[in-house]
Amino acid sequence: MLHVSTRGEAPALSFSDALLAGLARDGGLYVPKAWPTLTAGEIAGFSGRSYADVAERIVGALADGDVEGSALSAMIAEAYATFRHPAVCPLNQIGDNLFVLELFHGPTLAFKDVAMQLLGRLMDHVLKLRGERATIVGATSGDTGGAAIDAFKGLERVDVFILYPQGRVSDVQRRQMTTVEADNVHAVAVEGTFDDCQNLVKALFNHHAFRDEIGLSGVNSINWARIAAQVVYYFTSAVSLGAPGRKVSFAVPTGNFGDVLAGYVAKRMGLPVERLLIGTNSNDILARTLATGAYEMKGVHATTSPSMDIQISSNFERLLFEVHGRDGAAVRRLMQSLQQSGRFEIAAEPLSAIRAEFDATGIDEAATSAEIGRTWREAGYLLDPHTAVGVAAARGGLARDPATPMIVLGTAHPAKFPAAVKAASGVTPSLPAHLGDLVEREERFTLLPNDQGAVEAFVRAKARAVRSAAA
Ligand SMILES: Cc1ncc(COP(=O)(O)O)c(C=O)c1O
Ligand SMILES: N[C@@H](CCOP(=O)(O)O)C(=O)O
Repeated sequence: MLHVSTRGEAPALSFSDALLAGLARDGGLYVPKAWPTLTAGEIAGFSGRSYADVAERIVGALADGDVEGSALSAMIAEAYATFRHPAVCPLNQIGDNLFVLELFHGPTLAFKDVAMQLLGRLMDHVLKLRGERATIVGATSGDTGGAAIDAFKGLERVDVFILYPQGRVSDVQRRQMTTVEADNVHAVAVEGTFDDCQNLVKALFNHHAFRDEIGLSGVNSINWARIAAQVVYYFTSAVSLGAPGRKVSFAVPTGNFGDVLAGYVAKRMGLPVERLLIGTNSNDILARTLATGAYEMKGVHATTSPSMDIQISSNFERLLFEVHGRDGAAVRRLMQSLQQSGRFEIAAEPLSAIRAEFDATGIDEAATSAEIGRTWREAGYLLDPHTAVGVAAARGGLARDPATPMIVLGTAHPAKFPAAVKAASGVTPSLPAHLGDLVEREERFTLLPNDQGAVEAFVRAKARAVRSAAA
């Protein structure tokens, strides 16, 4: 199956080509030309199957034969063997019809591991088959960077550069990026916000000469394969609560809109989902957009859920493409307006199509902290601040529809954010044993200005150094 760009002006690509391309050459994001669908019988058949089995079916349907079946099975088995829980992504009940889907049992304690452990293996596999190398440049507000570094460290065919906003990630998140000893990994602190880092990455992709020279690839959720891998846990969790015979709703702490978009994709593939709830922190651009129809940037605030301190919510573009009837020209107009004036307006029809599937709630800092305290007192369950945003949004959804089970995506382990968790609950969460000595490990990083030329010069120099050392 081919993949098309949301801006309609880039060549259509296979799954493997889209995997290596990252961002489309017209600045858009790749999506499959058509959504594969599963029958209710097939979905029911997932009951009692392992996470890896379901992943084989879902990722297999999305890759549509482009990755050889036995190789895909082996990569999936290896990727999910790195998780510390036998269920990979277990469900935990914390209230009446209220569940947390724990996505943080992977190596770096964040939901990013679920996709990234597979992405690393997929990219390595495709590059080996083609005899090619790639240079990955990614942006992180805290979790993507650590997960990517863990998944790609030591791979011979890939150099990885992760841009993070200096001083705006938690200590644990920073150390997970800066203490890994591998020559192909480079942690880069940027003097700016996450949006600046993400803009730099997109600018590098849009500089075609540079992109081709270094074989640029991406690991952010602009890369379609990231979303494809995240669709799986919507199926496993819904089926464990009775789908397809029973509908469920999902509440998703949201920043770059990748995780909640994966829920939308699951629904398009046939999973009976009632509502998708977007929970934002005080960087509430998506909640304002759903309320007013105007996507309007107002400046980013630092919060206790730093991974969601985002204003340019990249994957929203994929949803805009769908609700505009897959009209690339319409998406281009909206994105041009965003670039020129920091805002765009969604017309009545596409807006009502969005509202037909999604609700959105902004949860401020006080409510986030109150939710951590409440869930600890009432359920004896410790939430990280991002998941707490999701739980607080979920309670609103349950008040409107108490009969439908609500699954909150638990996106990070509380020990990644000990200060906020302790302040809210009085409990200091501890890191799992494999990260017990994280604070003693030596840090290595490079500080760069928020400047495309400086980043390109650094990447060019380091990527070449690694290549010539490997040659
Ligand atoms: C812990 C955590 N929760 C939620 C999010 C938001 O996810 P998304 O950017 O896919 O909306 C992120 C960052 O992506 C995160 O790291
Ligand atoms: N919250 C993310 C930001 C990047 O999002 P991505 O899903 O597009 O990689 C992070 O923690 O880095």
